[in-house]
Amino acid sequence: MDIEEGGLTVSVPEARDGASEGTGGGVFFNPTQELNRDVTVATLRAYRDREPRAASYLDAMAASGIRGVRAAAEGYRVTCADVDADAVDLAAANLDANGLDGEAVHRDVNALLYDEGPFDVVDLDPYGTPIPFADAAFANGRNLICVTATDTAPLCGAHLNSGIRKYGAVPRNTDYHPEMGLRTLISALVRTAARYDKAARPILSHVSRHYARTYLELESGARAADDCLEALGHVDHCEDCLWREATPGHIADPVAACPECGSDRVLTAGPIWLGPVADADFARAVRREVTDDMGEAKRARKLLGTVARELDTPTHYDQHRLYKEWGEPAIGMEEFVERVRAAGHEASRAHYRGTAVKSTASIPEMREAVLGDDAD
Ligand SMILES: C[S@@+](CC[C@H](N)C(=O)[O-])C[C@H]1O[C@@H](n2cnc3c(N)ncnc32)[C@H](O)[C@@H]1O
Ligand SMILES: [Zn+2]
Repeated sequence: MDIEEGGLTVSVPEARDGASEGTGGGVFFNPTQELNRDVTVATLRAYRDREPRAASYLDAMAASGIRGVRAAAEGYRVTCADVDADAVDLAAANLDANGLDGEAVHRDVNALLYDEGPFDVVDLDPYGTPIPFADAAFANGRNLICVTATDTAPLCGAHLNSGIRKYGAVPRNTDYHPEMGLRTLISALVRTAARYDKAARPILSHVSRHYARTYLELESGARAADDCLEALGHVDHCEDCLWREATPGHIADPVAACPECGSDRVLTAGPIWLGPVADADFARAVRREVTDDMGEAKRARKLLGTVARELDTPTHYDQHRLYKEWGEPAIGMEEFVERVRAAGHEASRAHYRGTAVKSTASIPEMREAVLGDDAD
C-alpha cells in the first residue's frame, strides 16, 4: 500500500489486521514511528547548518527505506542497507519512485560500515537494542550517529540483568524510568565511541512512546573522548522518600543510608550519562525546521519546545508521585513550575511525560514552595 509521509509517497507493507505496526508483507513498517522520522528529517535539516560538510547518510536498517527516502529528499547522499532482500528491493523502488538518487544494498550493516565507511551520518533503527551495531557505527561514522532503542525494559532497569548485559551499566527501576533508560543508552554509546578515541555528545534526545532516540555528534581525539567520559557517573536513589543525587566519576561510592529520611533502601545506578541530553540551541533550530507537510508536526514542535526548555540536570520528578507522597491533591503543571521558580529555584517541565518536572530544588524545598504554610 502507498502512504504519504513528509510530502513523499512511499510503498510499505500492509499492516496485519488490527496491528498498528507490522511486518505484513514481510518487510517491517511502523506507522507510529512517524514522529521519530519527522524529528529525524528536521534534525538533518538543522544539522546541515551546524556541519555543512555532512553529506552522506546511511539508513543502516532501512526496511521499506522510508527514512532514507526522506533523507534523500533533503539532499543527503543516501545508502539504504538491510539484510532482508525484500526490504532492499522495496527501498530501491521507493527511492526510484520518488525520483531520488541513492542506493539500496543487501548487506549486513556491520560489514558494510567497515567495508564502505566512513559515512557522515549513520542512522541505527534496529529491532530492540542498537548495541550490536554500535561499534561499527562509531568506528566508521564521521559526524552524527542517530540511534533508536526500543528495548526500554532493559534500559530502565525493569529487566535488570538484560540491561547489565547489553549496556555494561546497572540501570535502576525508578519513577523516572524513561530518563534512566535514555541516560543508560547514552552512557553505553559514549563508552563505545571512546574505544575509537572519539567523543560522542548528545545534541538532541527524546523518549517517546516505547523508544528512546538520541543524536550524538562526534569529535575525534583521545582528549575529547576523555572529556566526554567525565560526564558519566552514578545516581543514588532513595526508594522511600525519592531523594536522589548524581555523582560524576568512574567509580561509584554508594551511600549506606538516605541523607534525607535515613532509609537504607537506596539504589545506585550507573555508570549513566549525567551531562545534557540535548543542546537547547540545536533543539530550537530543529524545531524551526519542522514543516507543516509533516504528519506529526504539531507533536514534534511541542516535543522539541519542551526539550529545548528542559533543565539539563539529572533526574526528573513525577509531580503526581510527589503529591501522593505529600497526601495532597496535585495542582496544574505550569502552576507547580511557577511556584517552585517563585521560591528562587530553577524548574522546568520535562518531555518524558506530562507530569515530569525538573528542578534544582530538593523534594522538601519543592514541597515548601508549592504547599507553603500547608507544608507542616
Ligand atoms: C525496525 S526495522 C527498520 C525500520 C525503518 N528504519 C523505518 O523507519 O521504518 C529493522 C530492520 O533492520 C534490518 N536488520 C536487522 N539486522 C540487520 C543487520 N545486521 N544489517 C542490516 N539490516 C538489519 C531488518 O531486516 C529490518 O528491516
Ligand atoms: Zn529517603
